[in-house]
Amino acid sequence: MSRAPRRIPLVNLSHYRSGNSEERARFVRVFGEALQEFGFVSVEGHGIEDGLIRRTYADVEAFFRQGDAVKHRYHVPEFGGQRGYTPFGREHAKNRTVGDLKEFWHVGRDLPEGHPRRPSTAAHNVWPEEVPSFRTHTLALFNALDDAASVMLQAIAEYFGIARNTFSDMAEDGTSVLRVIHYPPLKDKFVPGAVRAAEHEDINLITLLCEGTASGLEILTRDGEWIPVDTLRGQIVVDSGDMLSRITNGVIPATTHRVVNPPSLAEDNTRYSMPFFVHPYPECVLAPLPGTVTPDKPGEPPITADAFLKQRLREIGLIK
Ligand SMILES: O=C(O)CCC(=O)C(=O)O
Ligand SMILES: [Fe+2]
Repeated sequence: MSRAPRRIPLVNLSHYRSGNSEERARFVRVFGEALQEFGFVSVEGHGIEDGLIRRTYADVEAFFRQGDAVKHRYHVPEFGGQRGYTPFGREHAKNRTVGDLKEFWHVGRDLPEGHPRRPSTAAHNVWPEEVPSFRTHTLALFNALDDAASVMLQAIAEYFGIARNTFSDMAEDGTSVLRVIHYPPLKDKFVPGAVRAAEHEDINLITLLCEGTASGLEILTRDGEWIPVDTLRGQIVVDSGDMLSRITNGVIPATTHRVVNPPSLAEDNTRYSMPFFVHPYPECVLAPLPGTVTPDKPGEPPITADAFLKQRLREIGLIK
């Protein structure tokens, strides 16, 4: 029996952005097939400046180095973890009760009051005064990832042969969030039975993962085998989430992934990563694309992105 390759495909986004029609068509095919087969794909030529990623990581590290008393000042429980700081061990994967061995911070999109796509929740960004450049850098990275994501969503729509703006319109002014994660050394922090990020599927349309600062990310292939995914410098790892899977009636899967603990708990092995979760606007209806529906596979009933998100945030312990 043939086994799936142990490496996810690599594509170059500049071939889609500025290539000739042949290069664009090839990108659409390889990118779409990679998502369909693995739910994961590596992307280079994404246009996100390396220096911006470095500057953001420097600020993220400076923030997480602060003591718990400082960090907890930025935890706002009524924002349901959608903005600011979420303490160590708070989030757990769906169907698990033990929290993940991580702490994180969310930067979101703050739309002006009265904007038709503004969510009904009052959550808004908060900023750590201890790291003055955190705001500028994380917002610049948010915007750069948002632009790249929009282009990738256009390529996915082309793969399905539908209007190119179908998915990018859903994400325009959507509730996307940049999550900056700190996985501390496990010497003093280890909780038996817990892992850095327990196996899960992402909730959203697609996720763009800037390279992590250490290994540990793994995906579950269709053959039921866990394979490591390296997020190399200059590459962004893209994966598809449950919302895209729902809209494509399972054609593009939301692949299970996890972040494993380092081999030795004694070493000083910190890890940072920065996933950007691309979400639709709250009232966007998630319904299966007509071309993917068959009598045996009618698809899931339509649901708004907001209702779907709230259901999942409850399941992972971020809202009650
Ligand atoms: O830290 C990573 O590399 C992945 C994190 C992740 O899968 C998530 O936060 O959903
Ligand atoms: Fe994830």
